[in-house]
Amino acid sequence: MSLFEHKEFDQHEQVVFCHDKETGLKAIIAIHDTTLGPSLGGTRLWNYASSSEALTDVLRLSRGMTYKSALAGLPLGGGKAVIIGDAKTIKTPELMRAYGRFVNSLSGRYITAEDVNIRTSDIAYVAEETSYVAGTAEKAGDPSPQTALGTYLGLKAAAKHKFVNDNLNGLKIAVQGLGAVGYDFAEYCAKEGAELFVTDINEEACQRAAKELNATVVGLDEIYGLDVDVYAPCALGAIINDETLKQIKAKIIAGSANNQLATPAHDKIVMDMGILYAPDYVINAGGVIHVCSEAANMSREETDKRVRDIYDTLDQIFTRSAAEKRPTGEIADQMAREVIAKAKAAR
Ligand SMILES: NC(=O)c1ccc[n+]([C@@H]2O[C@H](COP(=O)([O-])OP(=O)(O)OC[C@H]3O[C@@H](n4cnc5c(N)ncnc54)[C@H](O)[C@@H]3O)[C@@H](O)[C@H]2O)c1
Repeated sequence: MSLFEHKEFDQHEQVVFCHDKETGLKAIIAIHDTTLGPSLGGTRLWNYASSSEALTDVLRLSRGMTYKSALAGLPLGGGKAVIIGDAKTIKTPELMRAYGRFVNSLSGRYITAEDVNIRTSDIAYVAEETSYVAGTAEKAGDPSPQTALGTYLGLKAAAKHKFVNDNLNGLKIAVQGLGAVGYDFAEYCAKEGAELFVTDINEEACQRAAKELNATVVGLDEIYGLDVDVYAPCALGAIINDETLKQIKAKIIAGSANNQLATPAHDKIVMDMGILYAPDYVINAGGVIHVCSEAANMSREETDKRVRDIYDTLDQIFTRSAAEKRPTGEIADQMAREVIAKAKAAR
């Protein structure tokens, strides 16, 4: 397994392979870039088929965190960690504490938080061994409300570019996923007069949206092909793919889900179809901004401002994408690299 030649290596500053014999912990911590501040990113627990698969994932995700924090204007770099194993069997307090000791050994170059299969209760064991944790239940708490607000504001920026203005009144919006983020996002849109079409595997959430938000509930696979203005993916990743794009009629794709593009090539395919795509890591940055408020001691006012800035950042991305005729995701990545380069030059 090569590292420096790895296709996702992309100038990572540090990659740490962690092994603890007693607990069976196998983890990789990847620190992509600390130009803007200490690296921050969640820890994912996943049953990877091989350690190379885990390495590919952690490298890709940590670079993503560098770009996300840079465009969110945060004093943070990008990092991520993966623990390899089956969440049902390997997760013990001892394993999480052993992992916490590895995080601590990096002396703050990497700050961890929750991610897939790692809950605040698991992070509490990590926090027994290190102070380099964020997003704990006692401090910042649930980031979802800020993610929902940022996603709503991001959609308004997209509406400004694609339609007459940024008012959502009268727009038809298909919301996929009514969880912690999706429901609040749908509520913001409904309050502004949008007509909602919703789906979720959780029937109760659908019924609640029908009752409280006057939403029309549709089937799980029906959500893509609706004759709507906006498709808002707030559940699954890789949802912008060849199959869904055959069905999507919406002119805007703007939602909170992570890793929406099935492949990087779908960025351009979407643009060529005349659909305006709000890059996922820009529109859903409310969560990391919220977590940063804890890690970087940001005031409430500053945190709120950064979430509201998501509108302006997307506005710039859409303007530049139209002027340069380049996909929005590509523009976002470039803008993030420019933020870092500027900070490096100012050192
Ligand atoms: N919570 C945050 O602050 C945050 C921040 C950034 C990104 N995100 C991303 O936003 C998305 C939603 O996050 P969340 O915190 O609301 O998660 P959540 O688990 O609370 O909600 C996800 C919802 O999607 C539903 N769902 C699952 N499979 C579905 C399917 N096939 N079709 C329709 N609905 C389905 C679930 O039933 C659930 O209601 C995720 O992709 C997450 O990674 C969340």
